Amino acid sequence: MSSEDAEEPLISRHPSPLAEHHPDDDNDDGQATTAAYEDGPPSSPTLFIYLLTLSAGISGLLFGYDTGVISSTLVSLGTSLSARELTALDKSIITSSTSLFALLVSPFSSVLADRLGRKRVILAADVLFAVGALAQAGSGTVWEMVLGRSVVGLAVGGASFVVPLYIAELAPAGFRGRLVTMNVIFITLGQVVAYVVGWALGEFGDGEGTAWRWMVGLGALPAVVQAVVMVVMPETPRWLVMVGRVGEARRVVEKVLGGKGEGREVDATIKGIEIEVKEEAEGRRLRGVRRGGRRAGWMDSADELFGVRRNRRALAIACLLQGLQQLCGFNSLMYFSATIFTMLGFPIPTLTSLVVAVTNFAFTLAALFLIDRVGRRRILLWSIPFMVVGLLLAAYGFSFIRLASTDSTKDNNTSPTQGAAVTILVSIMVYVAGYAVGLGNVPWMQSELFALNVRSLGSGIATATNWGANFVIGLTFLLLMDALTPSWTFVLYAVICTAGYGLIWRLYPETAGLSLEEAASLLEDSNWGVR
Ligand SMILES: O[C@H]1[C@H](O)[C@@H](O)[C@H](O)[C@@H](O)[C@H]1O
Repeated sequence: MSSEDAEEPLISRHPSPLAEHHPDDDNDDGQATTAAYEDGPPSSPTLFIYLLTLSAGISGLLFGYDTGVISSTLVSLGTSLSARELTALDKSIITSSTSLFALLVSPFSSVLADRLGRKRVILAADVLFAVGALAQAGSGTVWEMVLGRSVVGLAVGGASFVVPLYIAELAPAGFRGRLVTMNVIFITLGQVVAYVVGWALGEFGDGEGTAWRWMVGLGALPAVVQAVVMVVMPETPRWLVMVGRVGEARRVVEKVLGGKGEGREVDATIKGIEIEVKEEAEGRRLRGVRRGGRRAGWMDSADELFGVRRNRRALAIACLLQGLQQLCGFNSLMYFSATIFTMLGFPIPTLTSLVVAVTNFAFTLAALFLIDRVGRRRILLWSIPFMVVGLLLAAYGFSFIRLASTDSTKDNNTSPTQGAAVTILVSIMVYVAGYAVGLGNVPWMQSELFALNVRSLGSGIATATNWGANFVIGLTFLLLMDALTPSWTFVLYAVICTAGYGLIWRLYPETAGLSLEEAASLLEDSNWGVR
């Protein structure tokens, strides 16, 4: 869900200071600064912006639906696939194939978005979402299911990169942060919808073992709706300027400004975009000249990312946050909560597991209001302790229960006590709430850490870290539950959260309320700007 410019202001009502900006004002990396866009009071987004966000947000909804639906699907599959019970490894591969393919496609997303435009990539993702959903619905073997999940992974990987880019390139500067958080809200809402559908179809479905086909197949529906809406939506002005279609870019800017855009304001905005696009090209050319006339490629970006101290630090922080967002174990619950609550003996596990998705959604909404006020660093340092407490309490609860194997082919007699099961449920809610207000959101604000000339590569690597860690968690959770016991698995996640807390405390400076330049210069400090 990151993007090279996810925080890059392009449609601003106050772009004029950049009109005076000259490439020579750039720092020695040829890097243009964009703080000038941050000035001025934020104006309210127009209806058009809301509509754009909504239409693009359906991708978030799909992302959430496809990652959330696996929880109920796994407990409904029975012997439908390959005519046998699923092993823990089958379930792990079915689940994690989506993140693996999202990881594989992520390096290509930015290239495709620049070549084809943001809109076409979103449309292509819709086609893949629909094809993947139908392929899953029609699957008869474990490997056919894995194939369908992998196709959906390609869609999730592409959409999660391009949609925030699309939103950011159309959003007024003062609202960018909130609109990027909106995308996470759509994701978590999609997960709630998936859980509700999973529960409803499991409970009231035809009972002939086909409910899961509807669960996964329904993912095709929003994809079709979005494709239809996107056809009439515009490209972003920034991409249009990049490919020389300035006239069209003007018309989009006029629409974004809601008809209020006087010619002068539209002119200034287009001029600002043109200057920025030119500066980027100039920066690339200069870096090429410095390197003996070669055109600067991603290797040069890599040189700058790893060679310049503050860029290296930005990357370290972005990867730390993204890695921690996944390695803290949250998605183990998102993917396997119905499996866990089945083992705990809850009568309707898909209904019980709804608390995970609903708590996540509700506290993500709270984060929307809190993040800019409290600050990124502070919200993380306040929320992670709740996660640790929740995990340790859950581990304690699990220690009273002799749990069955997560492997459906083995003997599955559990002996849960009601008190322990309720303790686990409550502690999971505390953990999920802590996750949603902090780690679930803050890592996606990654692009504000990076200087413009390394933002694309830096955000790409951080996003790949997210998918890589997500894959590891999806693949290993059930196997760890069996190998280590549930208690020790949850203790392991608590240890990871604690270590992450220490690293954030030591390395992640507060960037809320700072301009991009001030945030970047903090990272030059020998204390990483945290003191
Ligand atoms: O920010 C999102 C959100 O927290 C989702 O609930 C989670 O499933 C994703 O992995 C994460 O990236």
